[in-house]
Amino acid sequence: MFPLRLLRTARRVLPAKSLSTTGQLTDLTVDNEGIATLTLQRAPVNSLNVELLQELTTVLGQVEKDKAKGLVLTSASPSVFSAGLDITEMYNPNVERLTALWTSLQDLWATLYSAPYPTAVAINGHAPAGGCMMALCCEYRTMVSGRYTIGLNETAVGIPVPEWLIGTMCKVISQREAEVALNAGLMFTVEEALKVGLIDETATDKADAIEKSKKFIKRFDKISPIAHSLTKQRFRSDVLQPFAKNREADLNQFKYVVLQPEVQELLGQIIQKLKQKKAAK
Ligand SMILES: CCCCCCCCCCCC/C=C/CC(=O)SCCNC(=O)CCNC(=O)[C@H](O)C(C)(C)COP(=O)(O)OP(=O)(O)OC[C@H]1O[C@@H](n2cnc3c(N)ncnc32)[C@H](O)[C@@H]1OP(=O)(O)O
Repeated sequence: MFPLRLLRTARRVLPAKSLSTTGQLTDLTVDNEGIATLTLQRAPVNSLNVELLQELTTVLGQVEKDKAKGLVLTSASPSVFSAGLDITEMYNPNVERLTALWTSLQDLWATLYSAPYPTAVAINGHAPAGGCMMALCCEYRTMVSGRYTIGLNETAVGIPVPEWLIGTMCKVISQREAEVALNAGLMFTVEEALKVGLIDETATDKADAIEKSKKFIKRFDKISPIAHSLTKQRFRSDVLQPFAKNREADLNQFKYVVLQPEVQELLGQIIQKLKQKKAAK
């Protein structure tokens, strides 16, 4: 059984910045209403390596411990929310590091998806794969309008989508839309994402996205933290509980898939394409 994570006492309203911490790869600030903003800042594209994944999970633990009113997740990049898992961590990998990568991703997903406080994301740029995964974990998604894309393109990089991530997606958009998109690794434009319900609203810029995210968090001002956190976890328990039982098998499948020669070849081609794209800029 997935352990329930309840906020047992009222959330505190802390003075501005009292919880603020700046890690190497993230920045956490808290406003004077007690809402935490966690900013990804691993340049250039917030790709998720072991260190960023672990730092994110640690900071989320801090947000919970300090009883912030809620969390807004965003990025310091002007055009990318997160490029997903760091592809260089999966290409010709050291197996110990690959294990750490996947277990750290599992920890982050489980911590964010079951967070006992309200969560919202201000998606201020592209959000492929692991970037979309983090957004899907939040309770409310606002995305800045522009020529950005969001979606789970794992199959396009040779990785089958695990059940817990399919389940996370199917809680947000219809199973039909999810199946069509995930089987083919399709990415959505901002307008398409809004139409299928992958995002809840659009924003003119990052400041607007953060403001809309905070407005969502404030909806819970008069809701008991225990009522909120228990109801949220009941909605999500059918995804969280099987995940908790199958973590080891999920890890072994991931390593097996990533180490297949054809997946390695595909990852090598993607790294090459990204390099060529940069050179052509
Ligand atoms: C049976 C069950 C099996 C279990 C296993 C299942 C596993 C499922 C996984 C589910 C969990 C979630 C995890 C998913 C896996 C992934 O996340 S894979 C990563 C997929 N990501 C992508 O495909 C994105 C690739 N990047 C881009 O498309 C673009 O970079 C961008 C649109 C994000 C941004 O474009 P732009 O702003 O033009 O920047 P670029 O010039 O392209 O890049 C700048 C710079 O960053 C490097 N980079 C980009 N993306 C990544 C990345 N993901 N990892 C590492 N590095 C990246 C790029 O190479 C450039 O580097 P240099 O400046 O040239 O050094």
